[in-house]
Amino acid sequence: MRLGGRLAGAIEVLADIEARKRPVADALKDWGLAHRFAGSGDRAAIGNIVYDALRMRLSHAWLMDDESPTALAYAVLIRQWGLSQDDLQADFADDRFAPPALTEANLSAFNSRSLSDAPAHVQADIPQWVQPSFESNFGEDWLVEAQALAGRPALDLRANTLKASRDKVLKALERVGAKATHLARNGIRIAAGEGASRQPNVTAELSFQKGWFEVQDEGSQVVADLVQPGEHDQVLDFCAGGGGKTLAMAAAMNNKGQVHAYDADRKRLAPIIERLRRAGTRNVQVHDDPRQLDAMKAKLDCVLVDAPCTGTGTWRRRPDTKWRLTQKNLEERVAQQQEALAEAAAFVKPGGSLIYVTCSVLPEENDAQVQRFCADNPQFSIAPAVEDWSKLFGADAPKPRSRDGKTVTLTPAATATDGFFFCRMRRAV
Ligand SMILES: C[S@@+](CC[C@H](N)C(=O)[O-])C[C@H]1O[C@@H](n2cnc3c(N)ncnc32)[C@H](O)[C@@H]1O
Repeated sequence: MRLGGRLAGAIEVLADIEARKRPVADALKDWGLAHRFAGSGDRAAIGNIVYDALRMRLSHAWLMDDESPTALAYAVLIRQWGLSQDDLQADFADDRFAPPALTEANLSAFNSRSLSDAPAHVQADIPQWVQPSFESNFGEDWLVEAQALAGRPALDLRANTLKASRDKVLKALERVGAKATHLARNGIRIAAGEGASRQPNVTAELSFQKGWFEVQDEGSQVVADLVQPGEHDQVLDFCAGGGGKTLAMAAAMNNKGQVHAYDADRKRLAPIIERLRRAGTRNVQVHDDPRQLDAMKAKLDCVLVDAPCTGTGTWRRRPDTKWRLTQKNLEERVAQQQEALAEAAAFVKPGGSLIYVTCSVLPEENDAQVQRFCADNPQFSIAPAVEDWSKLFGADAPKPRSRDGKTVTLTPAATATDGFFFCRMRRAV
């Protein structure tokens, strides 16, 4: 397919997402099934246009004075991919599959407007109601932080040291441009790429089937590193989900000690079994019934609450969720977080750690939660996780953000990772 056909395909997918309020991945898959002539390069290019359009939906629409899928998709090619309006016009002139040209009104708005005149949340590409939370969390840097969440993310992997060293995985993935990450000790990064470029399907690699690595954002690896479980610790991953952090901690513990993986939702927990098998993990027990945890009350060295959250830190990967998020969703998540923290705290032994993590950058879900929890439960106090940073990642490593000098916030702008919050609370002896 030529660029015109790909652009037309992306416009169809964007229209489908808007009309049926459906996840991007589902809409892209359906488009691929209905257009079997499209090759993998075409589907990747269409996916890139769709994701890029959603990442910068507000600013594209403001500059074009039009929020239609056509205006958004053209804006991607011109603003994000750096193609000139003249080149596009010339290329599409003899391409019968190309979409209709931009209207005169679109062109006149685009060529006369400057984004610096737009409302701040439009420049930031975030919903307006979220702006005060960004301002409160990041102060004068809030705009830069929000804009970085509209960029394209890299593909990050974690070498599974139970089966292969990072160097061994790097060698196996050399031909797809894999490089060591700056922070996470076993992290590997494949750069995001530009324009229509496609990322490799690493899960089809033999080295993946053999369990040498997992797909995991560097931020998620970094928070698992910050947990620093001891080799003989008894750890509970209370919100284990599909097991991303469980697997990372189990490998860091060198298959020793014990990680108990629990999740209130059996369906979310189910994939962990196959992942543990592939990774060669022998120090994990999976629990799908809370009664199985009863005997562990006040006995564990470390309890991790990787809490359900709004996922604002992952907006680069799931930009459609940015526009679906509501105040009510945020309130629901805050209530679920309080519930999970209260339940999980019961398992921490005196002197042990309760660790709270989210993949959100909203202060309501982060600092406010742990402060409220410690105020209500004075046997717990916030320990300075920031002090561990240089020790773990080196003095030259990019620094995280921290509101109080104790908790840690990762962001695309500060640490070139997804957004994550990490707090260690120590239970008094
Ligand atoms: C952010 S996800 C976990 C991701 C996972 N730790 C990983 O690294 O792949 C949050 C999980 O918390 C679970 N959850 C929510 N409330 C819970 C509760 N009260 N008790 C236990 N799990 C809960 C959800 O089912 C969801 O799977």
